[in-house]
Amino acid sequence: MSFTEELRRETDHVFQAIYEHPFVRGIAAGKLGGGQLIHYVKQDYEYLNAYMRVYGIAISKSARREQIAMFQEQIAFILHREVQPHRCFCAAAGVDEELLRGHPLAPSAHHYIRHMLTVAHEGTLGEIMAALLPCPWTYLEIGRRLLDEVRPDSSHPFHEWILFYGHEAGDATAKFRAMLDAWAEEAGEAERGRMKQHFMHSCQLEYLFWDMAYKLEEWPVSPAAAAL
Ligand SMILES: Cc1ncc(CN)c(N)n1
Repeated sequence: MSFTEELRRETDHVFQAIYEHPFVRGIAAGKLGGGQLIHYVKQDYEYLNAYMRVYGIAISKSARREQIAMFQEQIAFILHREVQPHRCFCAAAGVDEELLRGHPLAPSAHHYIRHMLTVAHEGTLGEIMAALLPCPWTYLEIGRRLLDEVRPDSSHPFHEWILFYGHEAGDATAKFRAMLDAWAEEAGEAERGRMKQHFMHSCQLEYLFWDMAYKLEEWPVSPAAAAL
């Protein structure tokens, strides 16, 4: 069994919980509140900005050109392609996407971003890959399973979102997995242990991110209270 197969097997319960999360069920049913969609897009815009910064740090730790090229391609993918799923949610919520940029992070988005940045600054390239992999992998599985379960046509409000992740997250997942498996072959026991920890932590944070959007999570004490 490869290292990433092992990771996938040990986090199966988290992948399953994500698929059963009410936000993902809402995508399947085509029923989510406008506020939930807007909260998701506001937070995800900032999340993806941070994700690209982590790629930048990964590039600074890359010894080989193929690694640099892979990270650079993934940055281009986020900038030019991954705007589509946000547009799909914004269309369903009836809001202009540009109004959803530059908002403060909610606690769970903050937690997830800090986790990735800490690993990026302190870890090896293998550890960074392990912390990043649940992002494309969990969405690929959500997309593929929804394609199968819902078989959405163009009348489904989240048809484009499902198609996008069902098809387009496959490439990044396959490349990340190949790179991580190769890295794990060379890594020692202690580093493999840290890689596993980071992967599991990111899977849990993927769940929390959905939960944050579904529950419209905010900081417990409103920042506006300080101004009163
Ligand atoms: C939080 C989160 N995780 C994953 C993805 C898919 N790239 C995303 N857009 N946002």
